[in-house]
Amino acid sequence: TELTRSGRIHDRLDLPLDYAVLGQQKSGTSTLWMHLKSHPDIAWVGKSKETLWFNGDYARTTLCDNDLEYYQRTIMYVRTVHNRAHVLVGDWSATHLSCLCCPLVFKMMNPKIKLLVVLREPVERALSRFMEQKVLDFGACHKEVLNETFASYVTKELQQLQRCRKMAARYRIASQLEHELERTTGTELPPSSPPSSQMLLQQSPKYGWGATMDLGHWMAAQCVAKSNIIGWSVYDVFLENYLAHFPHEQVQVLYTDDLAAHPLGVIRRVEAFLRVPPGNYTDEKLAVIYNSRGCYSWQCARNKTDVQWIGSGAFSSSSNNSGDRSSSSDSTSSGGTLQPLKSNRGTVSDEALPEPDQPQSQSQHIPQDGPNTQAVARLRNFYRPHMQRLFSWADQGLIAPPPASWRSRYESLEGGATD
Ligand SMILES: Nc1ncnc2c1ncn2[C@@H]1O[C@H](COP(=O)(O)OS(=O)(=O)O)[C@@H](OP(=O)(O)O)[C@H]1O
Repeated sequence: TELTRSGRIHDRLDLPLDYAVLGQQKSGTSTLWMHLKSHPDIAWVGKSKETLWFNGDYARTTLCDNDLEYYQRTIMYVRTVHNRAHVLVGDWSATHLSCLCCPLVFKMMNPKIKLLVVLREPVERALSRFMEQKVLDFGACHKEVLNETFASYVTKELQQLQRCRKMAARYRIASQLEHELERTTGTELPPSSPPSSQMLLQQSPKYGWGATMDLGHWMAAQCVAKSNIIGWSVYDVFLENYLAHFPHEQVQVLYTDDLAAHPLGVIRRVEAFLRVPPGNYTDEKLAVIYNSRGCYSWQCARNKTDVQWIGSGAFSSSSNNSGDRSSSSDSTSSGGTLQPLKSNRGTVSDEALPEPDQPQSQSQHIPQDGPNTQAVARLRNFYRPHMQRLFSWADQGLIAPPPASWRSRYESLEGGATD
């Protein structure tokens, strides 16, 4: 029996999940996990980093009704191994941010759950996933990108997204009502004036799956949820879904740029958010990056100075893509040997990945040519209105302020809305 931080006395091991790191995929969650798993009060469900329990990487249906008894037993097992009821147990599946039904899953599991999201510059994230899927022959999107250049893939995928969203727009509630009125009254209504983009920008997040989301918004959200490489960088849609279900105080947004520049600062923010005391991290450990390009495994370690950063900024300025990232600390794993949480969907796991600590060939290269520069410019235009919604939520105090460089890149109104 012990006194928990919330002041309740209990000796229960059958408590629900305390926190979830939702993703986004390719945003540095492996590095954050490797750092934080040394903290004595922080634990995670499953043997390795991700359970992929409610959503796999791509093109599979979500599994929001996946078996809970096994999941809860695994959490209980983690608490038993740690031998302390108050250890915080979290799920680190970077696929859950894009899982449309997952906010409800987590809310039903634990309405007080704490949610963490790591966001990376959207074009960089898309490039990173594209490059990874090119070389991982078991990757969920490998076949999709195998014979594509980045530029040809962007062209194809943006067309597909546009087509998908056009279809979805027919199903927005407003148009449904108008259609119904026209049908029943036999009169043609003047076209209603759509809300201005300024009005849309100032709106708080409101569309939540299973609650306030109408069919049209659901279909539009599926368009990006089904597009793992390009669509999963449309952060506002996924974040809105979570913010519609949870008070913003329960959602902590972090940024890869900050993790790169000030890893200890980001870790302290996570500790404060989870309400655990500060852990000990060494500068040496904090200078290690995991799961970077050519070193694809959640536990594959490289020193920061050896990482070839993918920077979309490289396409518009000089070809120096080492970035302006600086360093800073972590310690050893305290994970022990947890029982594996078996995934029933055959998604990527460390078992399927190359041996950790064995960087693979670094031969992938992104030519800084015209087509790639154009593809990056088109992607920025595509993401711009979505990024502006993030800025607006940051201005409303709902999420942490994004990096200044994102504002200068995406704040201007050039390019306009895409849907
Ligand atoms: N600290 C820090 N700063 C900047 N960037 C970082 C950092 N840590 C990881 N990374 C980059 O994030 C990419 C891996 O992300 P994830 O670990 O979330 O990938 S995964 O979703 O688990 O597959 C991977 O990107 P690419 O190198 O472009 O593949 C990592 O290099």
